[in-house]
Amino acid sequence: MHCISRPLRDLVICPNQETARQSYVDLVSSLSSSSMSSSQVKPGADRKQQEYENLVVTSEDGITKIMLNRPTKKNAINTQMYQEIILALKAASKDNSVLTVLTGNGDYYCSGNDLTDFSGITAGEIEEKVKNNLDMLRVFVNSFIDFPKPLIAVVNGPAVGIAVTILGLCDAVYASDRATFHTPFSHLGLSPEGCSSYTFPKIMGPAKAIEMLVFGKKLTAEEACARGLVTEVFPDNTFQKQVWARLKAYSEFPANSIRISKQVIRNMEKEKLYAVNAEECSVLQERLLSNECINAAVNFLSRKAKL
Ligand SMILES: CCCCC/C=C/CC(=O)SCCNC(=O)CCNC(=O)[C@H](O)C(C)(C)COP(=O)(O)OP(=O)(O)OC[C@H]1O[C@@H](n2cnc3c(N)ncnc32)[C@H](O)[C@@H]1OP(=O)(O)O
Repeated sequence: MHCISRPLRDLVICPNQETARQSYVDLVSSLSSSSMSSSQVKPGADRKQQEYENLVVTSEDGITKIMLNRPTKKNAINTQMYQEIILALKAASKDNSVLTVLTGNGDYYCSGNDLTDFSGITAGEIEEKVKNNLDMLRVFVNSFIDFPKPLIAVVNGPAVGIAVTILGLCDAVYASDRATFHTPFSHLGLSPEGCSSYTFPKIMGPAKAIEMLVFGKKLTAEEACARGLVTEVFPDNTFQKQVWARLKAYSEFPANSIRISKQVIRNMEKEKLYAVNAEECSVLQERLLSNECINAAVNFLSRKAKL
């Protein structure tokens, strides 16, 4: 037999209008209290977070903030930081927060992949190291594709390489007017990653995407906003205040509705994005072993070149 809850049953069969109204109120409040326990947070109730070596992760007022924390290296992402971001996203996907924010500590948002990652290994070890790193990169990018609630980038300063491409998988990008957006892949003998070979042409059209991803044009925050990569630009001196006030207001929206709406918009593309990610990683694996890329890394390490 089909079973309906008592308030709903009363609502359906009750002849008395007053009782029906009361039953409706009971039903709504029983639903809202169960959704509160699974996906909303009481302000200030969820500050404790796991310790990471390269990240500072905090949760407050329904927002989990994942802050890249290698400011003396311009927040370059090394192997350990990739793994920590994967873990932090996994934890944030299950916590009580409504929104998750990625940002950087210091004057940079992030200078991209750590170019010293391949130093100190022998020629015999390089192929295996590259393969392992690319397996990790695929998991890293998939954790953005799979992230179930709104993921917002608060771009506090310049962003380079993978820190830029991954923005195409974020749900909103707020940038300081001091931020710049640079994907110097050809300069480094590399190729696009983070699903940017698919998301960037969709966001800005193929010609503008190629200007960034192939010819390495560095964009100002205003230019990135005009191309649709950035949602909104704020003056640097009021950036933090304005953005966090905005996010706090958004975090008060009904959590389930926000999460479900994000999923309705994003889920349709998931299979395509997994395939794009796998293809980009396979191409990048070859690129990382190329002389063009090895020479660029050697030049950076020997201080002969920076961007
Ligand atoms: C996981 C598998 C592989 C995935 C491969 C994907 C790659 C995609 C990418 O991300 S490509 C982009 C790579 N990034 C760069 O090319 C940036 C390199 N850095 C620079 O050009 C400059 O450092 C700068 C323009 C970002 C900043 O210049 P500035 O003069 O302001 O500061 P410094 O150069 O003195 O930097 C301070 C210290 O930070 C170190 N550092 C900066 N970026 C990186 C980096 N990407 N990797 C490693 N280290 C970086 C820099 O070396 C300085 O360190 P030091 O004080 O010890 O000398």
